Amino acid sequence: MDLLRVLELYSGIGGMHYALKESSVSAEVVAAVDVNTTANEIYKHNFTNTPLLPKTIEGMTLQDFDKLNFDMILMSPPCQPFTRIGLQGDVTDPRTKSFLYILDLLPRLSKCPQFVLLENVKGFETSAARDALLNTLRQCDYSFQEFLFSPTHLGIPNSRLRYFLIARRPPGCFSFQTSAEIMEGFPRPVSSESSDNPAVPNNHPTPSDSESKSSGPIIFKLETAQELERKRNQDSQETVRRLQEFLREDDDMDQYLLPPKTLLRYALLMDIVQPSSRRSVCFTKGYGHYVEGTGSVLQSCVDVDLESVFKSLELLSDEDKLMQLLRLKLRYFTPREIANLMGFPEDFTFPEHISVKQQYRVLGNSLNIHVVSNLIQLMMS
Ligand SMILES: C[S@@+](CC[C@H](N)C(=O)[O-])C[C@H]1O[C@@H](n2cnc3c(N)ncnc32)[C@H](O)[C@@H]1O
Repeated sequence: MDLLRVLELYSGIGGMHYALKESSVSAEVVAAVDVNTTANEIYKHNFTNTPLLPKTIEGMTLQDFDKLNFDMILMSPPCQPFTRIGLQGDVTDPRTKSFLYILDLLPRLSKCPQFVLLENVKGFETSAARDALLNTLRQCDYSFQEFLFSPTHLGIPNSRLRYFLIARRPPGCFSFQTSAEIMEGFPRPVSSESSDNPAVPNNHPTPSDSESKSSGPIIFKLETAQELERKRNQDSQETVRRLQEFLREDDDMDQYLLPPKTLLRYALLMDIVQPSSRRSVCFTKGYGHYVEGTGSVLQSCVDVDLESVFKSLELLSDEDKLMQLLRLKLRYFTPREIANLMGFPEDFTFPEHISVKQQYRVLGNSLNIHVVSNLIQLMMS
């Protein structure tokens, strides 16, 4: 059988390529396109034989695309125009330009690819860019399904709620009943459907991905009873694996310990987890640099009770505060540990000169490989 020809747009460090490999679909990436020099270096280091085009997507002509003669597009366009914390420039944001360019090209290709998979942030589903995407797909005769999905749905102790769309056009059709609703679980195959609701309830109970603060009296560490209860609930979900399965200590672990200045300034705002926890918050590109909202930190000294450290911390002098906090031995997750949580295989490595900060940055921009691999299989089954 001929290999399926895949075009990987916004390829970054190759999350889509790894997902394709994991899906076991007989395919080859005929071109990967990205403008980021660091990401491209890492991509090339791991996929030496894949043609990598270090250019902007809008710098490629219709003829360039036609020559690649691809059957599938895998893409994760820049998400800043759609994030809740961003300005939500949507289609007016210059970073959406290349995506709109792809939508303009798609109907004009001499051969429309049979499959399209897109990943973006939660928030994309309410954007004008998404409306433009659906219009183009309809115009080109695609069937499609949208999803909001987090690795926690697959039993992975990391929240990374993302929007996904899978699309396919004839010949062939999806093996499940599509729905106009955004699915939050995997659909069941058409043959085993027994109700009007095509989406299968998640195999794994889903710890909430909402990290939003709730109101109410603070119990400790600026957290309310409701927030503490939510975290305890997440930790009791036995179908979700424990973080310790993903931890991998480096030779030089001291570099990951949180420095005193950071501890004193941000201790109350950090999301702290233990190796036995079954949860962690989404790791973003600012991890290891900014503390608030960029990812969880790990309490490596587990004999110390977290609550006892935080209970009356505010009443202490800075010196005593620091003494208390240091007992927890709080550290950042290493890039390898984050890569493990995101499903990168053992053979994925960084070139030696790529700094830890750069590693966090590119990983924060990437995606969960197991989630995408499952969606590729679903799209093609
Ligand atoms: C969300 S990240 C995708 C990450 C990728 N899926 C991965 O696994 O690393 C978006 C990527 O798009 C690239 N990018 C942004 N605008 C681009 C453009 N106009 N042309 C080509 N690449 C672009 C960025 O450099 C970045 O690597």
